Amino acid sequence: MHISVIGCGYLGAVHATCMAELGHDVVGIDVDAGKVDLLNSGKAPFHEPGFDELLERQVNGGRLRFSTDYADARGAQVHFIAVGTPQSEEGYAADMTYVDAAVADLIPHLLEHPDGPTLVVGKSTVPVGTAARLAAQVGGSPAHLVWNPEFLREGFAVQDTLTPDRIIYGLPGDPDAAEASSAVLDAVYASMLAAGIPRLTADYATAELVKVAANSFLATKISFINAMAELCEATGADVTVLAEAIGHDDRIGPKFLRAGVGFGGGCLPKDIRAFMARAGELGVDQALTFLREVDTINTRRRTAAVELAHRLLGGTFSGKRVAVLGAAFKPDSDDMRNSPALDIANAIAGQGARVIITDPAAGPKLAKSRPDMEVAADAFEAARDADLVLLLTEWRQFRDLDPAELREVVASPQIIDGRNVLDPAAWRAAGWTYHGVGRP
Ligand SMILES: NC(=O)c1ccc[n+]([C@@H]2O[C@H](COP(=O)([O-])OP(=O)(O)OC[C@H]3O[C@@H](n4cnc5c(N)ncnc54)[C@H](O)[C@@H]3O)[C@@H](O)[C@H]2O)c1
Ligand SMILES: O=c1ccn([C@@H]2O[C@H](COP(=O)(O)OP(=O)(O)O[C@H]3O[C@H](CO)[C@@H](O)[C@H](O)[C@H]3O)[C@@H](O)[C@H]2O)c(=O)[nH]1
Repeated sequence: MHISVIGCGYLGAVHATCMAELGHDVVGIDVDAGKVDLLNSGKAPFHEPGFDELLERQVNGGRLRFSTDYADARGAQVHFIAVGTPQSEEGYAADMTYVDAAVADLIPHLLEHPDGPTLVVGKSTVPVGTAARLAAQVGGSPAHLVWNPEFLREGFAVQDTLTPDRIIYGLPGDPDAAEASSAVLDAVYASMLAAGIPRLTADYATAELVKVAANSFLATKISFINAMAELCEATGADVTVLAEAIGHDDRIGPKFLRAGVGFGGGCLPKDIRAFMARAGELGVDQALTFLREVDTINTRRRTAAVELAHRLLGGTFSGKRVAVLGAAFKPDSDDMRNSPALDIANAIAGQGARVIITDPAAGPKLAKSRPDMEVAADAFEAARDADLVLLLTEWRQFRDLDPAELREVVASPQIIDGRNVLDPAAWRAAGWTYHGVGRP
């Protein structure tokens, strides 16, 4: 099948490449000419495990190409919308200008297709009600609109795209249009469906809500365990044991209960905020006031880390050298959007410390985008003569650090383990003052 993917960022580039992997003929459209050139040369514009090989193979194999020209999407039967929906400058609501521009620019290129209806398929995360609004806009063209939200995690993007936990279609209200649209998407995902991936159908609003509900639940789980970490800190209890113990209950489950400096990235923080903003517009803001608390607990983990660092440095940052291990919002990604690590590093530097930061994947990007920051090649270079080390993104390179070796290079052996990934006993035995999150 001939497919277009509009917007080739973390989501769109991986989706386009995986669609080619499924055997489709794919064109990716993006307004960023530099990104398009890179992708056309088979090079990933971001760090994502397993993506480079797939991209190179599909571009060289001729089933995948990228363009800045919407006219190249003409003739495709399915057009996926994967442009960004960041938090708006003014408040919590999602900035819909990219989605609106993409749909408006795509409409003139939507053509009748001999094999069934042409589809515009939304994958971006949007405020509930967007699909109905866009369907009215697309209505004058030969295409139907479907909402098919994406649940991939960065760091596992390829695997999550090809073997998702579920697929959901938000379908048009007209039964004939719904049935025909559903059949076309089934053909797109045929091999995945044949492998038994659950596929649900719903109306537009439900499909849109499934996405933000899932992210809200995940964010709530993280803030819940971080709230428990605060209780553990006040009582001398250990949140890692608490999480393991409650996680044995099937109804709770062990995942997403890692206490630390909290959630960041281009999704959870802005999605819960956009959800609250949308609930306000719908007159049901009270339903989501708990998300405000989820957000507050999350932000508090960042300020708590800065305050702890301040205390450990004797109440002043000035003249101190601080090593920060991690800049990306999570390991196996170079994404620094709303990164707790970067946020904490900025706050400490802003209060007068000399901060040296390192990140295996985000480091080079950071050095380019933030010439004001000192970026080191690795943990040892960052930690040289440091008065304090903070581990804020749990890369394997940092988890595997030898405490005795690292101790050799620092000025003062004290570490904040903002992700609870180090063995406190081993670090203490090597002479370090160790501080985790919610651990005695
Ligand atoms: N990153 C993820 O893990 C992930 C997972 C699921 C859902 N999402 C959602 O997917 C959407 C995209 O997220 P992302 O992380 O890929 O963002 P991103 O910023 O990495 O990518 C967006 C891309 O869209 C391009 N773009 C902007 N306007 C355009 C236009 N008018 N026409 C064509 N291209 C345009 C940008 O140049 C950019 O390359 C968001 O709604 C996000 O919430 C992201
Ligand atoms: O127990 C945990 C788990 C995660 N995190 C943090 O939470 C953030 C988000 O992690 P994760 O959800 O793994 O990363 P994303 O790639 O942002 O993926 C989320 O956001 C995507 C975009 O909407 C969705 O598609 C995914 O399903 C959803 O997991 C990161 O900062 C993690 O460090 C914790 O602090 N504790």
